[in-house]
This record gives sequence, structure tokens and C-alpha cells, in this order.
Amino acid sequence: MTARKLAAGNWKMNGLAADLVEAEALAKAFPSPKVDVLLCPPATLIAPMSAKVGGSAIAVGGQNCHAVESGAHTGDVSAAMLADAGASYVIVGHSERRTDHGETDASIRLKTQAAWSAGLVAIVCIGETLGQREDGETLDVVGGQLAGSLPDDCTAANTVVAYEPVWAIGTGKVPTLDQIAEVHVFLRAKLEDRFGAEGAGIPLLYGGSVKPSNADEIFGVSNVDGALVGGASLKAADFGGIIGALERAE
Ligand SMILES: O=C[C@H](O)COP(=O)(O)O
Repeated sequence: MTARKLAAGNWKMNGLAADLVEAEALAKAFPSPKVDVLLCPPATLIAPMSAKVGGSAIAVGGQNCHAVESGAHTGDVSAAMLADAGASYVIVGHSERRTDHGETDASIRLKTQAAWSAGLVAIVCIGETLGQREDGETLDVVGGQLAGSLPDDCTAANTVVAYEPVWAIGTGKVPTLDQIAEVHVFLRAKLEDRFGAEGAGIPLLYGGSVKPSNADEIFGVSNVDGALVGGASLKAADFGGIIGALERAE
């Protein structure tokens, strides 16, 4: 099975209603993209963004969900609520949430299952810190995160894995192509070992300072099936450049 290609934008804690023009512009620029395209705005914009891009090829996703469907969890949002607002994906276990909110592999595994229960595709994030890379622990760290964060029922349809070196996020620093290749080959082998043919089809995204100017070379790396993009997904012109690069890599 070959993994489908996905360009995913994570707006993080950025975006007001006025910024939905960027999503509209993207939908107009890519009426029928050759790859899957996703925008994950803050929770407040999921419903209005879904309304704006409804009927287009742009999917909308959340940036996090709670592990249970409803209840006394003030300030949290469930996967069912995201789906109800128009989301079809949710990012889980982003390093910013692992750091800011103490999320663990175990809690991310539960969130992934919650996402599936609501009919959402889970984008599970993993990645090493700079210290871990410098200590030669990268493969041990991402292998452990992958094993611990993914439930047993992963399929090519319900799961995406995003490799995001923490030190490359928002810094302008990008691993070498060889470093990206080493991790992606390793992750693909782990996915195939555990999930067989389904593991071969789970999209493996790279994330960390992806821009239109470096997207072509990153998408040329074996086993890179797309990108999880932060800053460069906020403007349609920038994200469009990245989508175009992924289309060329098809
Ligand atoms: O979720 C996206 C990543 O954290 C990458 O962010 P960035 O593209 O701003 O480096």
C-alpha cells in the first residue's frame, strides 16, 4: 500500500475570523488538488472555517481533543465536538502540548482512540529535542513515542504520523535531508512491523520550518508523504507554495 500525500496546516494559537479569507483563498486556488489538503485552525474557527470551505477540497481539523466524549472538563473540547463543528482530522500529541500540558504517550494514545470514535483521522506527533539528538537518542526517542502513542488498531485511513524535531519547530532550522530520511525510513519500518500493509499506507509527515523554498527538497526524501506546517500555513500564498511542491512530488 502506498501512503496518500497530505499537506496539513496547523495555525496553532493564531487566527481571528478575519483570517478566514486565507482559507477561502486556498480553496479557490486549489479547487481539485492532487494531494489531500488540511487546515487546523484554533477551535474557535473550526465551524466558521468549515462553513467557508465547505464543498471544496480543503479539510478542516482540530489541534487537540480530550480523551473522553463529554463531561466535567472545563475548557476542554472533545473529538465529537470537533466533528460536530465540521472537523475530519485532529492533531494529537504535538510537542507544544506535550510540553505545555504534560501530555504523555499514554494520554495521546487515549486521545487517538477518542478521535477514531468520533470518526476523525488522528495526526499523531512525535519528535526529539535538540539535547536528545545531540546525545544520539533520536531513534530511541521517536521509536518509543511511536510505540507508546499509537493504539493497536491503526490503519492507513484513520492515522497519520507527523515527525517533528522539536528543535526545528518555528526556528528556521531544518534537519539535513539525510537526517530526515534516516528517521522516516526507521518510522516506516516500525509501522510496517506493527501494522503490516496498513502500516505501509499510513502517511508520514515531516514538520518543522517547512517553507515554499525548502518544500521541494524535503518532499523528495523517501518516505516523506507530506508536511505538518505551522507558520507557513497562515497565509494562502505560502501554504499554496508548499501544496504545489507536494503535488510536484506526486
Ligand atoms: O505543527 C506544526 C509544526 O510545529 C511546525 O511549525 P513551523 O512550521 O512553524 O516550524
